[in-house]
Amino acid sequence: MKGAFSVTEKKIAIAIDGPAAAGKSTVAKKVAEKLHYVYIDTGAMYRSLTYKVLQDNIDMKDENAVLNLLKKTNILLDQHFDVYVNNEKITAEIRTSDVTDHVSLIASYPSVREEMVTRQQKLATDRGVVMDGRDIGTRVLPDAEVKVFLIASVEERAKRRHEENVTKHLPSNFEQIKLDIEKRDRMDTERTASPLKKADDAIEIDTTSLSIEDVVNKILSLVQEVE
Ligand SMILES: Nc1ncnc2c1ncn2[C@@H]1O[C@H](COP(=O)(O)OP(=O)(O)OP(=O)(O)O)[C@@H](O)[C@H]1O
Ligand SMILES: Nc1ccn([C@@H]2O[C@H](COP(=O)(O)O)[C@@H](O)[C@H]2O)c(=O)n1
Repeated sequence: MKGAFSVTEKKIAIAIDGPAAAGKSTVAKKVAEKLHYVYIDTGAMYRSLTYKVLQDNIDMKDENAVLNLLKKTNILLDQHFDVYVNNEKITAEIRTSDVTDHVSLIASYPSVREEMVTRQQKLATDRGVVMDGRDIGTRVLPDAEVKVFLIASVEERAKRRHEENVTKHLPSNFEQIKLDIEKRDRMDTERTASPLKKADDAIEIDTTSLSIEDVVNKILSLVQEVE
């Protein structure tokens, strides 16, 4: 039957990493939906902490102050893809340019990453998860049964994000988006603690000329190979 996909008893972990706007969350959500798995957006966790740092006027250059704030901050991702910090719904707030501009600095702190990784690993203990981020295959779930590294040219990624903003009636400038993506990728790749990197055993998928459905189907076929 077209579009059908067998959901077997064996629950696995699927790690999806890659640079900014490569399509990770879009395909991760669809793969999770097809498999009846839980989707965990680890970027939303770093964004939530960044939002709190900005809201509480914490000195973001002070790693200890940021870590202390994280320890007092409960971050919840629900099944509707809503995000809460200490019971405050911040789903939209974590996508603002202010948060996006500062998140890679916050995510560069080794002690912050250690605490986030512990939380993320707890969320994945029952398997049946699709987790996306930058270090899922290399650090958070190194034993994930399926590891994917999504890439696309920076022009294509900026174009997709620009079109998304236009559709949502948000202010948007293609050149600025491209510069922001390049800057974030550089910071995420060059940091010392768990930098953005393809795991040795991850399958790289270049999505530049692929549709969302193509990418989802490629990942589902990798899952079927495990079963
Ligand atoms: N293969 C694809 N073809 C066309 N558009 C795509 C494809 N994959 C994703 N998109 C679109 O590109 C945009 C960025 O995708 P998405 O937000 O999933 O990226 P991301 O990797 O999760 O980004 P970030 O790391 O910044 O959170 C979205 O508008 C999405 O619909
Ligand atoms: N596993 C991860 C996930 C995210 N980050 C940092 O958060 C930023 C925002 O992530 P998005 O996926 O929401 O764009 C990202 O640029 C990284 O700085 C991370 O370090 N590790």
